[in-house]
Amino acid sequence: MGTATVWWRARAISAGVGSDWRLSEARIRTRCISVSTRSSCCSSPLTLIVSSMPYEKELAAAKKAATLAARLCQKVQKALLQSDVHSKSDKSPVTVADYGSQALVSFILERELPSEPFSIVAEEDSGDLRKESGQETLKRITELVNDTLASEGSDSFPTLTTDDVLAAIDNGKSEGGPVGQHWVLDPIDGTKGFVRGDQYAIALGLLHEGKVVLGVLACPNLPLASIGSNQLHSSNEVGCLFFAKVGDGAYLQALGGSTQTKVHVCDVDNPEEASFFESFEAAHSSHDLSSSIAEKLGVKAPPVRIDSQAKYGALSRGDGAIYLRFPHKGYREKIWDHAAGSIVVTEAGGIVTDAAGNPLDFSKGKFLDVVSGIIVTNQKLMPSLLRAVKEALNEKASSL
Ligand SMILES: Nc1ncnc2c1ncn2[C@@H]1O[C@H](COP(=O)(O)OS(=O)(=O)O)[C@@H](OP(=O)(O)O)[C@H]1O
Ligand SMILES: [Mg+2]
Ligand SMILES: [Mg+2]
Ligand SMILES: [Mg+2]
Repeated sequence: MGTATVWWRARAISAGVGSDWRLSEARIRTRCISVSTRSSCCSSPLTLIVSSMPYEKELAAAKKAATLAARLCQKVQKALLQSDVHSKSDKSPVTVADYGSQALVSFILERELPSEPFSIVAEEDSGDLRKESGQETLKRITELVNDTLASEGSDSFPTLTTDDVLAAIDNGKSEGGPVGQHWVLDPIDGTKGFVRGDQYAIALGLLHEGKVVLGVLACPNLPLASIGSNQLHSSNEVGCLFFAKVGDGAYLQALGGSTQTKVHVCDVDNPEEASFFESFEAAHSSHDLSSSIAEKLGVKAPPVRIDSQAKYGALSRGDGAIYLRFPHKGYREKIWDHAAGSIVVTEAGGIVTDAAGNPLDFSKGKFLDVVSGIIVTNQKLMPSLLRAVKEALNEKASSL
C-alpha cells in the first residue's frame, strides 16, 4: 500500500467511511497518523498513534514554492505598472503577481508532492481572469509564471497554458477545516505594501487536523540584518526566508541562499525596552488602540509599522518584542494572514493569541474567529501585555 493510500485510508477512517486497511512499515516510521474512531465491526474506539511526523518533504516543497513565487513577485515589483493593479469586489488591490504567485505555489506543491492528498486554502480565485476583460491580464500572468519556471535552472518544467494557470489558481478553493491536510496560502500578503514598493510576504502554512504544523514566509524586501525603530542597520542586503516545523524551531535563510540560522524571539522582560510592530495601514489595525496599550505598558520606542506577515518574521528573530493587531469593527481575520507567521513565531519561542489570551483556532475554515484582535510577544511579556490590552479595550468600550 502506497503512502497516499495509507493517508487516504486514515482520513477515510477518521471520517468514519472505511475500516479495511493496513499500514506499510516504512510509512509508519516516517509519519504520525493519529486516528480515533469506531470501526464498523466493533464498538470499541480504535486509536492509533504512530511515531514522529517530520514533514521534511513538505517543508522542502514549500520552501521551493515560496522562493519561486518570491522571484516572480520581485520581477513584477521592479516593473510595476499601474495596469497590473486591479481592484477586487471588496475594493482591496490585487496584482498579476498575487495571481502568478498563487498559480506557481499551487503548481509546485502538486508537482513536488504528487502522492500526498491535500487541498489548498488560498486568498485569490480566477473569477475575474475568466471574464472577457481579464484575458490580457491572464496572458500576462501565464507569461510571468512560465518565465519564472524557466529561470529555475535545476528543473525542467512544462510550459503552462492559460487554462493550466486558471486551474492552478483555482486549486486554492478549499475551505480548510479540522480534518486532513490543507495548505494555507497568501500568495502576496500585504498587497498594498507590495504596490507601494514596501514590505510583503509570500506566506505558506500547512494545517494537519486543524493545527498549523509547518510555515514558510518569504519576505523579498525584508533586510537580512535586524530592523527596528524604522531604521535599517549595517547590511542593506534584503530577502528573507523564514520557516518552521512543529517542534523543530524556527529558522531564517537568505532568500535563494542555503545557510540557515535558528531564530529566537527577543527575551526582553522590561516593557520599557520593548518595541512593537503594527500594520502600516491604519485601515487594517487601530493605531490609536496600539498606542494606548504601549503607553500603559511603558513602551518607549515608537511603533515599527510594516506591511504583511513580515512582522511575524521580524519578531521571530527578535527585531521587536510585540506585534499588536486590532482590525476595525466588522473585519473577520482570514487564516492565510496568520497561519505561516504564527508557527514561525511560536517555534521561535513566542506566543500568539487573540486579545483575550485565547490561542488562534485554525480549524474552523477560512476565518479565524478572534476576540477583538491578535497579540504576539514573548513568554515573559505576555501577562503584562494581556493586562494592558484588557484595560485599553475596557476604556475604549466605556468611551463609546
Ligand atoms: N479592513 C481590514 N482590516 C484588517 N485587515 C485587513 C483589512 N483589509 C485587509 N486586511 C488584511 O490585512 C492584510 C495585510 O496585512 P497587514 O494589515 O499586516 O499589512 S498592512 O500594513 O496593513 O499592509 C491584507 O492581506 P492581503 O490582502 O494579502 O494584502 C488583508 O488580508
Ligand atoms: Mg488581498
Ligand atoms: Mg494577507
Ligand atoms: Mg494576499
